Amino acid sequence: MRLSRFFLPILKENPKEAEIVSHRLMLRAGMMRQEAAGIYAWLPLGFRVLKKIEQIVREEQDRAGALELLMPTLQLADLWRESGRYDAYGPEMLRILDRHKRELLYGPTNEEMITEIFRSYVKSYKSLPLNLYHIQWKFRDEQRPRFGVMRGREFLMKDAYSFDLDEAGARRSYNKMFVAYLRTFARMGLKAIPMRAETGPIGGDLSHEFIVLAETGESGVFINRDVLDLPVPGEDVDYDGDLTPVIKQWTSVYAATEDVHEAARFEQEVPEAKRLNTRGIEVGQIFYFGTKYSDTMKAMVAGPDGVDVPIHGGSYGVGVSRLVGAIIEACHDDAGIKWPEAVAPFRVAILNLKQGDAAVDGACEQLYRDLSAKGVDVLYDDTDQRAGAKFAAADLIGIPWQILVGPKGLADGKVEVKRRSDGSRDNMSPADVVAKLA
Ligand SMILES: Nc1ncnc2c1ncn2[C@@H]1O[C@H](COS(=O)(=O)NC(=O)[C@@H](N)CS)[C@@H](O)[C@H]1O
Repeated sequence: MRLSRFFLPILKENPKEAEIVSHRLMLRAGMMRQEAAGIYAWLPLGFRVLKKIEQIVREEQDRAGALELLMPTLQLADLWRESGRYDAYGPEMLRILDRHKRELLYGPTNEEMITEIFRSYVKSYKSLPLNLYHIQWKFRDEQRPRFGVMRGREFLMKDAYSFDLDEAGARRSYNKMFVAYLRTFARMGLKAIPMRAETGPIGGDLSHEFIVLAETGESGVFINRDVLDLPVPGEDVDYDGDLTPVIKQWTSVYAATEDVHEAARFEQEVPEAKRLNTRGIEVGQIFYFGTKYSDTMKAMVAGPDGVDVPIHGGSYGVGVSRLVGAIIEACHDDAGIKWPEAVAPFRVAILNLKQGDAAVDGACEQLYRDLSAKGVDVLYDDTDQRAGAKFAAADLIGIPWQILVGPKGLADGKVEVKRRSDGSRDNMSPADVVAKLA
């Protein structure tokens, strides 16, 4: 992509409404624009990151055996009356009347709808286990939307729903999602810690929140630091095997959100030097809620003995749009964002430090062609800004690799390669750069 032809409205100043660094940097880096309280337009740079995060989530859901579909954002109010959540959900629910005065709502979550889909087709335990998921926009009329995409009103969520014959089966489904979440967040360069949590409006009695440690996080957390060094299962993990050893390993080290924290146990179990009380960002939450929805909505299957029983369910959410902010909170410095390569909007930025100089222009065009030909996502800053402005922009938007092309270096057949994450620099020939980064 040539920057001269891209759409990247970088802001010079820090927007005053931004209270936390991710909100500030997303606005300054031209990644998004607020259209209404808690409602954002995703501009090209931000949208590229959102899609990369979405794709990692999708790949790990698929690896765990979940099946992707897409449910609508609008739902019938009557569906929620069946489960009894229509009134219980409260003012966070955006209720809508259509032209025929039919009562609809903008879905804050989809337990009711997926249960309706399931019960319409599945009648036998032989079709189980089943895990259906989608990646869809949600609306929650948060009383105080804030911190940019961290607490939005319209936000992108991956929500998966599992169906099993009994609790034992549902726990196996739960464990698969637990492992899939460990892998998902690790692939984004995050340490997301699974913590016991309250179940709230979703219901049930078993839930874990996956929390990324960050000073600006809304959740207070108490952990044994050892949990930060536990191994994440590899991509060869056997989802049809016994996952309980992994679950046990990750749940036997103390990690709890403040609303389920047990101070006495914490002091007793965790050596002083390993105790960490900080804050964190909830990037995902998983729930086992048994027959909460299948009872009220009559989602039954015939068991092995032929008798109809309500299925045991669970739901599993990831805050896809929240993750864009969470990753910035975890990966930034004073100059701007430091994208982990797996989610970066572009992998390489080529900075032409003397636009109009034939040798420099030529070398940049050649690098742009060679890297693009090898499938590398390149942003070529071919604008006529001063070099200093180009350095600042590249650092702000956080592209992992910068290739600085200037007349002096070129005279020696060299260009400078800067790694954004640690600031390290290296001089090498353009050919070596292509070999290194392709
Ligand atoms: N207002 C919000 N803005 C941005 N992300 C949010 C918001 N509310 C929730 N999320 C994200 O969505 C994830 C799942 O939301 S949830 O309420 O915990 N779970 C559910 O809704 C379940 N139905 C999961 S299928 C959260 O872990 C969080 O990362």
